[in-house]
Amino acid sequence: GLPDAAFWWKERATCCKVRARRFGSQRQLVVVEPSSTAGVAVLKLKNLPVNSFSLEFLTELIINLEKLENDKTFRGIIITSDCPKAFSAGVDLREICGKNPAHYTEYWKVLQDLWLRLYLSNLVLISAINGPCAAGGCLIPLTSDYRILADNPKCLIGLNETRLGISAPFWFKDPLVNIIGHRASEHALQLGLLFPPAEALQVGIVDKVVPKDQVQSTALSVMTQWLAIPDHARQLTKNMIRKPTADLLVKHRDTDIQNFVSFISRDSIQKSLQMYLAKLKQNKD
Ligand SMILES: CCCCCCCCC/C=C/C(=O)SCCNC(=O)CCNC(=O)[C@H](O)C(C)(C)COP(=O)(O)OP(=O)(O)OC[C@H]1O[C@@H](n2cnc3c(N)ncnc32)[C@H](O)[C@@H]1OP(=O)(O)O
Repeated sequence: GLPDAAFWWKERATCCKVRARRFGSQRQLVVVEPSSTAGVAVLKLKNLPVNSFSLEFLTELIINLEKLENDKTFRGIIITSDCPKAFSAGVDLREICGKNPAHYTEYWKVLQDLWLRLYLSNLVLISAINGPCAAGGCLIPLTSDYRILADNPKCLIGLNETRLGISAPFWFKDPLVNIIGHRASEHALQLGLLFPPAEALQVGIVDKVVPKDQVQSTALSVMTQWLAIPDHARQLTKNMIRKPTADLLVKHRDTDIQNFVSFISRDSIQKSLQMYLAKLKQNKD
């Protein structure tokens, strides 16, 4: 049979602690605070300037999520950004450009870990999306139970991978399909659409759009509704709905890593990524 989620978490948590010691960073990339509501933690992403997923940031994020998962005082987490420029710019392109296969392998494994931890979390996860959220950055909202987006034209959200000349992995695609449906996903994924707030709400990639200064308070009031349901019933139900999707990754992790490493190592892919990164650097306002 398949190893269960608890096994993966335990094994990977150990790897993460070893990795965290290796980075030994003084910077705190993830800040966790209790909220005004009992049982609810606020997790702030703080990898300046845009919360791109560096290996170090992913590692810190996983460790913090694991701590919260095991801390009986918490039943829910609101995930938000502490970077003025973005909720998350997704995969840090410097981690997947110009590195070696061993690095790509490690990176992809850690990204899978984050996905599994979020997607199968027993806690209620609410994304308070207070900035742009691109590609891999959507991993957090798409694995959350509820998504609130700030009503600001800069707050674009979507899986724009194809615009970089790459393709979103199946475990980004599956939650999107589960949330917005097959036809809308075909459209969104192939065209690499980044939705502004009104369209994001219409297509269903977010559940609520509110003024930026109300994102946090709305997240707390939605959380209160979710916490009114007994945990055991909600957890059983969440697991029942999500397990088939999660099992696809658990079962095909190694093949997925191999596919990623060989894909990302291609010269043509490396060239497109470098061009995209160069364009980002030029587009400064
Ligand atoms: C088989 C399986 C197949 C699998 C095949 C492979 C699958 C991979 C899946 C995942 C893919 C991804 O997530 S790919 C990543 C996709 N991400 C994006 O497209 C978002 C790109 N970023 C943006 O659009 C913008 O930066 C945005 C977030 C809106 C903020 O705009 P602003 O104008 O406020 O700020 P900027 O000046 O652009 O950004 C600030 C600095 O951060 C840098 N920066 C921004 N995004 C970055 C990023 N993702 N990685 C690195 N660096 C980034 C900029 O270059 C700037 O650097 P300096 O100039 O030095 O200051």
